[in-house]
Amino acid sequence: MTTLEIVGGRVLRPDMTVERADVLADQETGDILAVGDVPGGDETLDATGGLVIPGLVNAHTHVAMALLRGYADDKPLHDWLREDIWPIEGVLEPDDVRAGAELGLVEMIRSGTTGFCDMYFDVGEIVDAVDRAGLRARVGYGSVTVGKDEEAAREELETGLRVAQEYDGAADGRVSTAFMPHSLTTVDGEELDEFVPQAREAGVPIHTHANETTGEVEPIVDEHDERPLAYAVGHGLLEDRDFIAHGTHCDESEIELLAERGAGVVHCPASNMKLASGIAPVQAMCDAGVAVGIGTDGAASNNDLSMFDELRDAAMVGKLAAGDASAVDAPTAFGMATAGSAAVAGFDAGRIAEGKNADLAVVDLDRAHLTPHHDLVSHLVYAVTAADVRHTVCDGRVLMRDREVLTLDADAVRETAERRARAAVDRAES
Ligand SMILES: CSC[C@H]1O[C@@H](n2cnc3c(O)ncnc32)[C@H](O)[C@@H]1O
Ligand SMILES: [Zn+2]
Repeated sequence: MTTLEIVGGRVLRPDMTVERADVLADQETGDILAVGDVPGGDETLDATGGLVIPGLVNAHTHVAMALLRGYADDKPLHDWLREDIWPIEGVLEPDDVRAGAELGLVEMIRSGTTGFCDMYFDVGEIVDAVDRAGLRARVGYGSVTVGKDEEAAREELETGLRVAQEYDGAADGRVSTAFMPHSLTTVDGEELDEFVPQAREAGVPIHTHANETTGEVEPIVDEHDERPLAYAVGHGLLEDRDFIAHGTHCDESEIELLAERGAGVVHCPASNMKLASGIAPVQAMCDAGVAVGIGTDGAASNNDLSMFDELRDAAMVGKLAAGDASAVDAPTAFGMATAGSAAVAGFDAGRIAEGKNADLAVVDLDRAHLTPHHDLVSHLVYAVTAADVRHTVCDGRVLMRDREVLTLDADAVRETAERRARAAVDRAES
């Protein structure tokens, strides 16, 4: 057994208290062995002046869209996808997806994110990049059938199933999968009826965008005379390991349904604000017992992948939505971005405790903007930024030490991404 010890810092415990402690991780199993006074490890990470926190989990993103950051802004979802994003995605090559994924992964590691859920295409490129970068991920192929003939539509869904089976357990078990029909309006009900049972048979959960905009809710209500999440249940969705992205426009009956069925929701506050999609009723979901995580969505609608920005946005907009400054308080917001997101993603992470995955980050507290130390959970939500992350660890392996990413060549990744992004734009616009 080889071990990693993280010494000299303070540790955020699952009950949101902070104590002076060291952490010992088993690098073979990738688990936390002990928290407290620990024996010396084979490898040491110095956390002096820092706070050891569970790694953040980005429960809904499209990591390769880092390549499209800043390509198209200031439009609502429907126009943004159809006028800008889908046309350029149509000319992306597998190497572009690889370059975008690596760029996004560098940004995640540098902002203390250790796990994420991803929906995209060319998933093999993303899995390879995750394998090399060292993070944990649940991935899937986003099947879109709207506007496609029967054969192409079938191929989309078959690819979704094949990808979910092929990559489950990849990267030494750090990669898991889901079947991912893109949304309730871009895949139709009869298609779900045929393919959802096959996903159940394959034993993978199902992840889809749902209730993101009123423009997605209205056609379902008009055509089927029921709310979208009742419609989803009617087509076999929303079992207990399933999770939806956004859930912006969920009414009370849908919040109840999610809680009853144990399906998760990934709140994406920045994307919802930027695309003016709406404000999700997150406090009401938490009060009803819905499993809620947080995600950035893609970097083209955010425009970054920092979960620190996201959880601050979640707290701020949660208060505004509830008309109550005590809504989505700091422990709730931080819990959603760690244990909440991990539960939604199906990761045994998000808490620093013996037996949990050793997925951690160390935040440097000796900074002017983090002084004084009245309440460190408050700082994590309202004051810490990505640049305050000193070390990042996933599965007991150090991915970033003293802000140097060890698993990917960050400069080369940035250069490749810049070059491939320009070439993709040239192809899309020629
Ligand atoms: C076909 S793979 C996934 C697909 O989703 C697109 N996408 C990015 N952001 C959003 C969003 O907020 N709602 C719906 N779809 C989104 C992405 O561009 C890919 O085409
Ligand atoms: Zn999305």
